[in-house]
Amino acid sequence: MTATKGLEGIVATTSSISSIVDGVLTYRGIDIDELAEHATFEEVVYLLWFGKLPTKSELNQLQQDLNAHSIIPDALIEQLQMYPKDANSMAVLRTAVSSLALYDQESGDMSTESNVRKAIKLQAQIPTIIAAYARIRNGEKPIASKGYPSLAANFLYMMTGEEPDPVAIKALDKALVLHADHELNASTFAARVTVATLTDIYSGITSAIGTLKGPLHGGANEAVMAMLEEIDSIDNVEAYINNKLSNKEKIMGFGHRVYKNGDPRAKHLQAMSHELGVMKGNMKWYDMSIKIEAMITGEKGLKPNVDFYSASVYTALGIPRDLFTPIFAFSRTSGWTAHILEQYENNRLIRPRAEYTGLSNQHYISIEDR
Ligand SMILES: CC(=O)SCCNC(=O)CCNC(=O)[C@H](O)C(C)(C)COP(=O)(O)OP(=O)(O)OC[C@H]1O[C@@H](n2cnc3c(N)ncnc32)[C@H](O)[C@@H]1OP(=O)(O)O
Ligand SMILES: O=C([O-])CC(=O)C(=O)O
Repeated sequence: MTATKGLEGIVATTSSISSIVDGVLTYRGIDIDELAEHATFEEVVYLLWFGKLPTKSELNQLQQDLNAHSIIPDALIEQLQMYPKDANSMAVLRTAVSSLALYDQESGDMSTESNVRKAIKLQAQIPTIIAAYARIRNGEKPIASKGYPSLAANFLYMMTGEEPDPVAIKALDKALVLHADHELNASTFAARVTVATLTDIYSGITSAIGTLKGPLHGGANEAVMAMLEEIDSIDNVEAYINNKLSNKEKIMGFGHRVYKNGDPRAKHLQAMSHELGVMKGNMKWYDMSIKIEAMITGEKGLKPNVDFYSASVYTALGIPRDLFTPIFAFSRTSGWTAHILEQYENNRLIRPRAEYTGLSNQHYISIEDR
């Protein structure tokens, strides 16, 4: 038995949800470029769950269901109020989502109908949790959703309490489309491993959130913004990046396990970062990002991944840095739940082997003799 470090190149499951072939990402066979251009996030959620684009009435029904389930239990709001105001927001989300199971009477029901209902609830409630905590930690009261047909619009409203700007809604919606699913990424794999024991969907999403949090995965978008803030000026980019590279440190937002010639989502986020920068009259983060990209691509041959330009996009939308990864989770809940439903449909316990590299022929030594 020989281990493959990081399971690189190992095909661990079949799936008909999303694919990456020759650098092209598709959801249910539709190129991400087409979806980014034309689809709303709710259409993508339906597509990922049910394998086809919704008709008008199917979309309408999904939007109604999402709105009907967006409220979170009062007991959970009370919990959020008790969390430390400076808690890590992904830790908050992980804990809150785990708690949702306590208040869902059907959390242990393993029928497909119940699991689809729970997927809808999770997709509806996760943005509410993020927005509620964002307000509570600032000493503000959480605000209920306004029942817009778009999760992006409702989220912006619940976060700010203000009528969301159509440009901001469109930009966030597109970011949600771009982050929705990505084949067997680490958090989706974690979700599938978890539910393959036939545990409940809440356990699967809790595992996934904990996995997305890390800086080598979804946590990279916050790390990118932290880096941009630390560099602070385009004049400092060259020295900062050269220093990182000479210390053999990784530059967050670059590189990818699967894409070696560039992440197809990054160009959309770059264009959005540019557009929003022009609109807001602040090109600082975009210009710095472009310079960093030129250096990293020139010197290391590494291309930006989905996390790199999403940092400046979310900043231009006025979203606090520590909500970037929770927003990634808000979007990826659609993909995680689709994969969980697929796993349940054709389940087998996921239990690989390890190549043992430890000592052998050892013996127990009594504590006095150690
Ligand atoms: C949504 C997402 O999860 S997208 C990914 C988000 N993560 C990041 O942006 C973090 C930065 N990037 C990385 O750490 C990596 O590129 C990963 C984790 C995304 C993929 O990594 P892997 O396929 O495991 O590649 P690995 O980490 O082994 O790197 C291979 C080589 O490229 C280098 N490399 C990879 N990414 C970077 C980077 N961002 N900056 C500098 N060097 C890098 C490594 O140092 C290594 O060099 P070496 O062979 O000289 O030791
Ligand atoms: O696929 C991966 O390894 C990481 C990624 O880009 C994603 O989850 O969107």
